[in-house]
Amino acid sequence: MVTFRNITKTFPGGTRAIDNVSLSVPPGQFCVILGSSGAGKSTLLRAVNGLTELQAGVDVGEVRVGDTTVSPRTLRDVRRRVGMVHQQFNLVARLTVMDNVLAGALPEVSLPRTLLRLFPRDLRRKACVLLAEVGLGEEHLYRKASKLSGGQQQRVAIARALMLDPPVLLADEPVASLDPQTSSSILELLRHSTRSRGTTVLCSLHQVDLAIKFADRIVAMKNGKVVFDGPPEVLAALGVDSIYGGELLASPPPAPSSDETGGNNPRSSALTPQMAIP
Ligand SMILES: Nc1ncnc2c1ncn2[C@@H]1O[C@H](COP(=O)(O)OP(=O)(O)OP(=O)(O)O)[C@@H](O)[C@H]1O
Repeated sequence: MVTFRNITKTFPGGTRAIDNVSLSVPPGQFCVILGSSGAGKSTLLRAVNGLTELQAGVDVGEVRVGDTTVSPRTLRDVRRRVGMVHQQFNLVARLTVMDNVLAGALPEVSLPRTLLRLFPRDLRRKACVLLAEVGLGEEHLYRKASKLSGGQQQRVAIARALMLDPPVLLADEPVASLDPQTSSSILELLRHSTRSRGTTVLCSLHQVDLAIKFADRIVAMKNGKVVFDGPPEVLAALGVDSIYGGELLASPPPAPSSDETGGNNPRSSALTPQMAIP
């Protein structure tokens, strides 16, 4: 479903963020891109929906979504088929939960209808179904996004990303600002999407324990290169040290409170120091 062929991405200034990466991610796979800060995870994910541009004459390689090569010419079509959820949720704070989810269908709705918020009934119904699926009932529909906890906001962001039934979902550090329990429930939701809808999910994480628990496949990156590609049980058996050496063992600051009941936590405490990639 998603193919990276010999991708090398160099940013202005000379940072080589991706160094000759080739991967093929089949339909319905929950593929975790694992790595420390600066490993190249986001750059790789963002190449799928064109947020990372491969510049002719500088960068090398090809990304394909299905049969389509990602390029400025195909970007509109590609973005309809590739949903995305972000670390900071990226909701519109002043809008309701319902309107945020409906915003996921904007490419299908005319401008006048969008301006007047006249979304067709079938889209409204779909938004409700998706919200129920991510665990947000009717009592949440007309709450402002700014009033939700971080975990609830990420649930809304997932529902929004699924509005157009994209075959591919990118999740860029979706649990980095959530507490451990909420992180697990969000990753469970993403995995559920691969099982119930056949969505191909590419999810960047730096928590080894969560990657091992939820992924079908782990692609570990270091300095822009793939240093491991295989099933979680193989990584668990090898031990993450065998891949990253001793350089990865600092834990981020602890999260101050449980996220499903409180506000946004600045950082996850999901990691045991032995399992953390900083
Ligand atoms: N727009 C940019 N301009 C220049 N350098 C960039 C840009 N975006 C990323 N980089 C560099 O590319 C490298 C890979 O960054 P990237 O964000 O892909 O890493 P990451 O693994 O996602 O890290 P993190 O977990 O911190 O988000 C880093 O060295 C980063 O500083």
